[in-house]
Amino acid sequence: MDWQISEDTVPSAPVTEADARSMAGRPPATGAWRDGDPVGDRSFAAFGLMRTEGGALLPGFRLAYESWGELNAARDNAVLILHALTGDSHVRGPAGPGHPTAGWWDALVGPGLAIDTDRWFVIAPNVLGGCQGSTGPASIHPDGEAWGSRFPYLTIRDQVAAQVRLADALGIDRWAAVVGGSMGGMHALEWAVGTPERVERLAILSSPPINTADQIALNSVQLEAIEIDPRFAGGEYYDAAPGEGPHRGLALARRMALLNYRSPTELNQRFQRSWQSGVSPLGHGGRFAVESYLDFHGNKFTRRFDANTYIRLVEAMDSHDVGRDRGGVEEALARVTATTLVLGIDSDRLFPVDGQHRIARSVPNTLDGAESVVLHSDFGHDGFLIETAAVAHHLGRLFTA
Ligand SMILES: CC(=O)SCCNC(=O)CCNC(=O)[C@H](O)C(C)(C)COP(=O)(O)OP(=O)(O)OC[C@H]1O[C@@H](n2cnc3c(N)ncnc32)[C@H](O)[C@@H]1OP(=O)(O)O
Ligand SMILES: N[C@@H](CCO)C(=O)O
Repeated sequence: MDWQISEDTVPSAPVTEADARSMAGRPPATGAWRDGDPVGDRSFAAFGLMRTEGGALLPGFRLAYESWGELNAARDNAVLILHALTGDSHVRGPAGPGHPTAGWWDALVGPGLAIDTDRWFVIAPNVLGGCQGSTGPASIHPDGEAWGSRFPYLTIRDQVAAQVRLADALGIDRWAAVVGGSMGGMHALEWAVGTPERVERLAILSSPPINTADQIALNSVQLEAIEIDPRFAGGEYYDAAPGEGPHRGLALARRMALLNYRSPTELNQRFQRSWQSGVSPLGHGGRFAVESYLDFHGNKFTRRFDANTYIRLVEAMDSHDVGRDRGGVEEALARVTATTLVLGIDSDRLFPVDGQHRIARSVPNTLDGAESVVLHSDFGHDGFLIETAAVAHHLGRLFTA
């Protein structure tokens, strides 16, 4: 086997008083999980050389992952859950040391839940290029400095290739199910198209078969927001003092992104034209409440994410075209043999349901024929994270199929 969970991949020192984060009481230059931070519920698997689709060489990499339940003797109850752009391996469990956020699918994965960990052995890796334990731009290059902007361009297929090595290392030849939302759905689709024999069931939630020109355009302005922040410094900001990383650019990118994660209906109903803290924004120095909300989420994001990582992951999403070098989207989707759930949200303005219908039309064995399930929700794209009862219902159908 070409991997080991070795001492040099398991951080040994707990976070201390001297940690920059607590010392300054301000966010450090990057919101990445770093060696020396509490490990939390993560495990790590380390791998040797990887050549990317673009021809770059990674001398080695590691994937952080979490797991729940037990792999059975037949090794046929393993379920792979793949996170969205800014998610991580922490599908379930509280926020706490090592985990900046609570489990993003706490309501769906666990004993007796839709993905029942009394029955299934669930694995959730942080993506290659990520910043929550897997190797990415904030990781240390063999020369002892952060990779920074030197970290190679990755495609969705590169990231799946890394996950395939994890599956091989864990001795999982075939997943009982591969489940992904948003960017995770891109990975899940690549698994099912690239290695159909390894995927028995497939769930694609709020995810498209290709990233369209519209989606690339929306992404491009976010990347520009980061890159024009003077503190981005061409991606070499890891030595900056706490609080002096490219937080402003990253927060602005997050604010832009959030607009596509939510719907006009939700924002209009929730915030209306109300003023934050009762101070008028009509020439009196106040802000509309919705501006404060976006500001809050932008700033919060910088405490758990890394700017270079954001760029590499968005680029990977832009690479997504399941039909590339495979005769086109429809021909590629026809390769899928898994029993498949395709689900979208009617108010999703990031990945509109057209994309999910296109998947459903060409995947041979879907639960609902040539149409995607379309959930009604005012929460837009984030509905796949928020509408847990409805998503649980449909995942339940897949897991009993
Ligand atoms: C697979 C993955 O995607 S994992 C990543 C999960 N996604 C994210 O983290 C994206 C960012 N988060 C979100 O979009 C949401 O928190 C979701 C989707 C996870 C859940 O949505 P909701 O529960 O509706 O959270 P919502 O968007 O309302 O945000 C609530 C926060 O906004 C704050 N807030 C609400 N109104 C305002 C306002 N006017 N001014 C400032 N802050 C505000 C609340 O105080 C609350 O703060 P908290 O996070 O410290 O509790
Ligand atoms: N809220 C999700 C949206 C992207 O799917 C995230 O931040 O990852």
